[in-house]
Amino acid sequence: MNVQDKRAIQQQLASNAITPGYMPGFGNDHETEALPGALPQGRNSPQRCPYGLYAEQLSGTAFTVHPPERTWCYRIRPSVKHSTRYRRIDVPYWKSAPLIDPEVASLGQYRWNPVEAEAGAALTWITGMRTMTTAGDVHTQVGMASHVYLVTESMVDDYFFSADSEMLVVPQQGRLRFHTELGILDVEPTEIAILPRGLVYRVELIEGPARGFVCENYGQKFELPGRGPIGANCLANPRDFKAPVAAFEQRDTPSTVTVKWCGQFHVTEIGQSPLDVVAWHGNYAPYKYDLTAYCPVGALLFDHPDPSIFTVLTAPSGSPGTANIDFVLFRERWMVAENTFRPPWYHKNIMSELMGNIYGIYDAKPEGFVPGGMSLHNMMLPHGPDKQAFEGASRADLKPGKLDNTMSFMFETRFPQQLTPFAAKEAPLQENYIDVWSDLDVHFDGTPEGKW
Ligand SMILES: O=C(O)Cc1cc(O)ccc1O
Ligand SMILES: [Fe+2]
Repeated sequence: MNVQDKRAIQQQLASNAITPGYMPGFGNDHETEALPGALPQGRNSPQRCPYGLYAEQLSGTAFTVHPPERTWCYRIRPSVKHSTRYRRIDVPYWKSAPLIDPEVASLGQYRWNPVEAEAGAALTWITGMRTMTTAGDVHTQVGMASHVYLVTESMVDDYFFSADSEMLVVPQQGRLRFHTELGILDVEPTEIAILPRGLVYRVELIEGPARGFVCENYGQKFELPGRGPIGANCLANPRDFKAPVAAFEQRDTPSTVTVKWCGQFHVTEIGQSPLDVVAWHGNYAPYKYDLTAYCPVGALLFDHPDPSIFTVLTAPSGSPGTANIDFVLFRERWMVAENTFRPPWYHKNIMSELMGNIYGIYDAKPEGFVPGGMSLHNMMLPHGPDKQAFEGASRADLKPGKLDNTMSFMFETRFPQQLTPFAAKEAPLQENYIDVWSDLDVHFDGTPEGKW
């Protein structure tokens, strides 16, 4: 080993002040090592791995799926050494499907003000998770849950993984650092993070309090949508997705790992940090993406296309074209359509639409759908612009105009979304939300022009 390599090792072992590094590309086969030469070359399982590391495969798809998604980890101890017997624990606000509470009506148009942490509450990524809706069935790996997270405290010597789900994280306030087995991801508002099923991590609060939204995907992984006639570019481009470089913790302190498994939570005590992967290669990894890199494509002459045109990521359901979840982004863009009602039209949708506001004003709801707030328009329930949006857009001078300072999103699923008791009874529900449509005027007066 040369002097430079030795120095690199010492630096890695000593470094606590971390600047995360990233590798570009969606779904790429990455390879990365935190210590030089830690990654075996030419084979996955040499008789003895460099540095005396253990080789371990993390499979994110069945072995026989094509193309398979898996990552080879080279770690100080194998994961199995990280687990003693599991003990069930209660995490009362983190719910899973199926959850149908007879006292909760999920049929309805719903809107919430931002969920806030109680003053002085100490909330971690686990205890601060507030489930709003669940859909499908976690046991059969279909459907999803939507959550708001409220984080006021870092996880210290506590780690977590979800065997149930891939987690799509959409920050709205504050900054979080995800220390994962495969490296470190820093995320803040306008960015998203995706944490694959089975990956161990802890969440550190960098700037708080932190709030955001999570889509917990029980089904097949998120992928980039086919762009069809749009061609090879625009929407979310693969190179803008970033996976972390390897980074490991060597810390022999009593720690816990909490596991979400079939909707239940279990904890196990261990004597060290489980984030001890020194090198890895593969295509099953966490990643982040900056939503401001999203290149919207839209109507250049007239009419308002379906919002599928704004899909960032889609999680297939097995029925082609009908997603388990579409993650859809409504961001800044120019509106140029002529003789067109430019905001979303009135509609009923077989898919269920859960929306959240990251910042700014959403064109269909100029008031009431505020940053940090959410709305739910469930399967086949009519909705559309409120009175102010309808009247304004019906009379607007249709010069090209920019929708500026706006970023909202939608978790759209083929499954009806059931409200949790928290969403129905504790979260700041806007009781009179449906009144936004109640005084829409009748413009019909029997004449072709109508009455305005
Ligand atoms: O309901 C919503 O605001 C989301 C939405 C936006 C749009 O442009 C078209 C359809 C749709 O459901
Ligand atoms: Fe809609």
